Amino acid sequence: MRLYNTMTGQKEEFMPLEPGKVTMYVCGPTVYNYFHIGNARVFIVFDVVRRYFEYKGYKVIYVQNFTDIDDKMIKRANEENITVKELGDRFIREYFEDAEALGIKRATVHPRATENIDNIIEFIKKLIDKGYAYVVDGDVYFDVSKLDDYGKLSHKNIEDLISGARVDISEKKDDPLDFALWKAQKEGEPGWESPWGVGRPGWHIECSAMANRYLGQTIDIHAGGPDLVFPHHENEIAQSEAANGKPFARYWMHVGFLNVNNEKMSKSKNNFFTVRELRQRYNPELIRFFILTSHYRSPLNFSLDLLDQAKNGLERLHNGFDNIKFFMKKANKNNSALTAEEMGFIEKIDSYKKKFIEAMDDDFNTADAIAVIFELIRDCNSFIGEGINIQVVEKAYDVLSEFAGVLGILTEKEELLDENIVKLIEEREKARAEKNWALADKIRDELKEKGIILEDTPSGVRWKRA
Ligand SMILES: Nc1ncnc2c1ncn2[C@@H]1O[C@H](COP(=O)(O)OP(=O)(O)OP(=O)(O)O)[C@@H](O)[C@H]1O
Ligand SMILES: [Zn+2]
Repeated sequence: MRLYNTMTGQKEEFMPLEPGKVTMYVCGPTVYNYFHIGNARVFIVFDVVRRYFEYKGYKVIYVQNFTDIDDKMIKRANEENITVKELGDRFIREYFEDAEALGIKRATVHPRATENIDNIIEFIKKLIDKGYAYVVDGDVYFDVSKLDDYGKLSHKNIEDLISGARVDISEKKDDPLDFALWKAQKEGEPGWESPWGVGRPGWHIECSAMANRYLGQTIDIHAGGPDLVFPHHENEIAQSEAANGKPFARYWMHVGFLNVNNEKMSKSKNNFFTVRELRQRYNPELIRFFILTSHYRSPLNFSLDLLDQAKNGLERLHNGFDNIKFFMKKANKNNSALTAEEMGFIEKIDSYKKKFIEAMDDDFNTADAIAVIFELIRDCNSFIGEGINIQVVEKAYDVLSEFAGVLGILTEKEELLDENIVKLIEEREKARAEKNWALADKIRDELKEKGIILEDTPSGVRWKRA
């Protein structure tokens, strides 16, 4: 398997620290609002990365944090007249509701910053003890000048960074590049006891401390959105490598921006669609499918029109898959030998499986993987029909189910067609064979009422859901 590593700027062969096991840390949402579809891109893409590793037989330990204390949290809680904790509790609940609808599996651990304060304080102490951090009036800052490889992830050089850095006048740091590990409490802010007085953690330190706690000093994959490369991930590397003296993450993965009119979708620009509001008009599976139809590192333009345009494709996949399920019931089960064509078709299915795996092995190319599913469905639609050997249909069904499981799509209709409906379809076909058109039509109408639409094709009857 090869994946693109932001650190080296190249696709590299994936080699986990421990054979058979993958440790992953993904920077999760700041829980002051519903998440938007730009944020969703991160959660969906790395959910697929995780599913694919699992499909390949790896044991994956997946950590996605909740940032539940920062300026935005405090501001919103004050506006709503609730505590920061209440705000966090609420939007963590909302996160899980939307994530579940999008088919995003729960992480192995979803740690909250505020539930790791002791662990964060320990981490900061270690940095101070080792001379990488200093205290000023209850704030603690990381001393970037102590590192000679700062900027290595974002490929920035220190001089450029210094000239570009802006310093907030409330900060008392020695150097513009230094960043806060601990912030002394201000009026109207929540705070926790620490050796430096009451305060709260900075943003970057929470991820270093939680990755360390749940995954160890060196992790396999660290991931997030593109805006996190600098400064967030750069600072995480500084903290973790200074504290532990070991490489922090072996691979850094970043999704491309999800844009609206070529501009980053962002809460601050007010050009965002939350998943919650999109769910009122669209099936969440369509959102997931839309995101996965492009390569995760490419910029992806979003509009409602584009989402609408993706509908047809997803529907085609559903109908194709449903037909295969239908023919599982109708296939030839008398254990007869496969015909030469049937054997050929089984080989073809295997070749599609190979192509799917090749696409996913090549830096998780879900766009190509989905194209393979379209080809497979198209071929199945024309090959699989009445009287085909059950082994062929089962093979198609199994391979498609594997693909669907990796991408987390086509899963909501997993149940096979209701027995009653299958019976009705069979009765109608019998009626047609006996030229009893009145009965055949009556059954067709009855099925329509149940939401099943029949279509008579040369290779037999097909059905789809209305
Ligand atoms: N438009 C976008 N495209 C891709 N990823 C994004 C986009 N916006 C945010 N992300 C990512 O979503 C994840 C969740 O981050 P978080 O909740 O902190 O959002 P955020 O960066 O505050 O969003 P916003 O910029 O809208 O305020 C992060 O990994 C972040 O990089
Ligand atoms: Zn982080």
